[in-house]
Amino acid sequence: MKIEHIGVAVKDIRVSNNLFEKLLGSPPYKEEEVSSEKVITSFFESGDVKIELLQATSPDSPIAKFLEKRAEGIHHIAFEVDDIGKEVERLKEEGFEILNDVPKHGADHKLVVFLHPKSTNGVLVELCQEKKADE
Ligand SMILES: CC[C@@H](C(=O)O)C(=O)SCCNC(=O)CCNC(=O)[C@H](O)C(C)(C)COP(=O)(O)OP(=O)(O)OC[C@H]1O[C@@H](n2cnc3c(N)ncnc32)[C@H](O)[C@@H]1OP(=O)(O)O
Ligand SMILES: [Co+2]
Repeated sequence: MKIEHIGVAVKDIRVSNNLFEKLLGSPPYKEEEVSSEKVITSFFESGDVKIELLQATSPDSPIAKFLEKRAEGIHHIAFEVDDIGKEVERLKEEGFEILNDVPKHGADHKLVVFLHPKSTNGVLVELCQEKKADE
């Protein structure tokens, strides 16, 4: 599986957009609110991998909870898959804990599934599949 993006939890996406623009030398190529996850995202290109900044839009967002318990920083690693349903079945058989069996609509035209960090050495893992025309 190839890394598609690295998710970074931030308090203020405006401030962090400026910071990452200075760091990477180019601005985010898109910003998108994903209301189901209660986040605003922005995406930067870094070679083949993307950096996804995530700011909470509500106190019960997973990002708000993460920032409460921890601090700004790496929140998840997302791996690209061709067939998300098939990968979910394979990973379940391997004993990983899937947080959502039914893929959710993520940012940047993706369907996404998360694996609980307690089953992945403390790293929150996202699987993402490019949406097909009818999804
Ligand atoms: C924009 C859409 C999409 C995309 O297209 O790219 C996204 O990236 S959305 C990103 C935001 N959405 C999510 O994170 C959804 C999946 N996450 C969850 O379901 C929950 O956050 C969680 C991982 C199940 C944790 O929720 P919960 O159990 O309610 O939180 P706790 O604070 O009680 O944590 C329990 C336990 O897990 C540890 N934890 C929490 N988040 C992470 C994390 N990102 N990485 C590593 N570990 C994490 C937390 O520290 C607790 O550990 P202990 O204290 O040791 O029990
Ligand atoms: Co993500």
